[in-house]
Amino acid sequence: MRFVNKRLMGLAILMAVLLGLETPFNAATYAFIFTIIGGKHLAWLVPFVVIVISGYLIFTLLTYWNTRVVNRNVVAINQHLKAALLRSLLRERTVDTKDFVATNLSFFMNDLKLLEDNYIRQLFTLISLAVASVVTLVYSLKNNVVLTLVFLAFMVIPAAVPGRFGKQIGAKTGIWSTRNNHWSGMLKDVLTGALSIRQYRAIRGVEEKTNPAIQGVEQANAAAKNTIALSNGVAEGLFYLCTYIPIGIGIYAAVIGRISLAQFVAIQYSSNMIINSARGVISSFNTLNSTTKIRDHIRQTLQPTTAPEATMMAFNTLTLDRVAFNRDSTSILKDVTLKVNRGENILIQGESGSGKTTLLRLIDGALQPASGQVSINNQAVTDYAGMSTVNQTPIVFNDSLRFNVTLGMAFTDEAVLQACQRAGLAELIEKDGMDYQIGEGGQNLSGGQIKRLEIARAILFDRDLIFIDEGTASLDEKTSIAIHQTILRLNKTVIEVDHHIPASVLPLFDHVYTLAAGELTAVR
Ligand SMILES: Nc1ncnc2c1ncn2[C@@H]1O[C@H](COP(=O)(O)OP(=O)(O)OP(=O)(O)O)[C@@H](O)[C@H]1O
Repeated sequence: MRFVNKRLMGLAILMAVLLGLETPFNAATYAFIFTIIGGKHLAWLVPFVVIVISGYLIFTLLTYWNTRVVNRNVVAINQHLKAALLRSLLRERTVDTKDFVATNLSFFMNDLKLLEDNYIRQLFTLISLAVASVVTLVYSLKNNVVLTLVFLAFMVIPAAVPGRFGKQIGAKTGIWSTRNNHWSGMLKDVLTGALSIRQYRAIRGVEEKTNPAIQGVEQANAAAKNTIALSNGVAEGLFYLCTYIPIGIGIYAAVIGRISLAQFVAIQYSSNMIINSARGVISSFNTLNSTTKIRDHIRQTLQPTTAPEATMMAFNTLTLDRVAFNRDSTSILKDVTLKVNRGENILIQGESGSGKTTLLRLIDGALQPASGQVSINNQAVTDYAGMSTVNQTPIVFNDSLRFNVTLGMAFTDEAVLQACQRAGLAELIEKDGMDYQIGEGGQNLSGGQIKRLEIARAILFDRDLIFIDEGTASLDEKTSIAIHQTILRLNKTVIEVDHHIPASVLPLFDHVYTLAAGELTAVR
């Protein structure tokens, strides 16, 4: 509800009230036909036809405007909802968030579309139906209270149907959503690896994986729709059953002269419309139920974080005091103790899988130690915002050089230029400018330039503590040396983890450690 624009919602309700007049107008039209024929009032015929045609033209126009108003509401709700969800996801992201990209991509592309169709738009349908029912009810009660109540009493039975099927529909849609997430992740992997699949002529092999996933999604989708259809079918059957009993009572009342024929037609028509509206309401509830899991997920995602915002402060010391970390029952780090002072360049070497990245994640607060303590300036690491990482896999965006350095934040051109120059990108900027598009995954840049771009980002954001996680492993030795010379001479505090560093770079580090069997040993 917090994403609803009150003014637009008010407009939608007003449209619903105006459109709600259509049913009484229909009923009055039919009742009047019987009055004209019964009383042979030929003189009324032409004005009657003109009024009816004009009335229907107005309602057609109103229907069109109503759709436009609903669409404007949907735009406003979607816009705010998606922005808030993305904001929460970006805030809550940690290295250990499971299947972060695939799950959320699928949620945004599939689940939120389902939410729009089956919840947001349905809510407007519900409003229209409810308002139309009330307006029609008032009109019908005006004609005859008792008979109207008889008609309505028979609506109660089918109205119980959606509650009966609600859970089942929610569960089936939940299965669809889970399978869709799984399929989205798989599709992303397969498309990323398309070149290798083609080179190895392995399309058939991959299809053995993808076909069951596609089938699973489609079957789950059909199963959810089947359950909705069953619920709607049961409700519809009951409605027919319950409609003709009051009609019989109405016919009896007209025959014995308790009501006129025109009154009977008006009540029967109005009640029919109310019943139809109620059927629509039940069908809408069934559709709404199919989004229960999605709405729960949104509520969870939007829950405000209790963690205090980290603050920028000058870095002085990093201390790891007897830090241990396990993954499941396997010990990755045991009793690691380390002290890093401002301005020091630290290298931690170790074989693949020895726990180097894990150690960095403990330092940046993304992982929590099983025992021991990690602190920066004698405070919890999560309170400190001055860290950045040069990654093995570059974190770059398919956008301009400027955006990749500033991440969209407000910096002067001069500051961006200076950061790029210090990071060794002066030549690139001179040649291509700051609006140069770097392409998907930075494909329009060399590997070395991508690293420099990450370094420029750290300089521009004034990060004191820089981590390099195998940041130069994919580069040739000459480029690796050049990058190291740039970063290690920035006068920042640098902690690099790598299993192979060019020998000529080693003297640039103040301290070198090795990590093996979960233990950190000082080499120099
Ligand atoms: N998310 C995870 N879930 C389970 N195990 C993990 C996870 N991440 C890492 N590991 C395991 O923890 C151990 C340490 O991994 P880590 O990535 O820290 O090593 P590393 O020294 O950085 O390796 P590399 O040099 O190959 O990057 C490895 O055995 C790895 O398989």
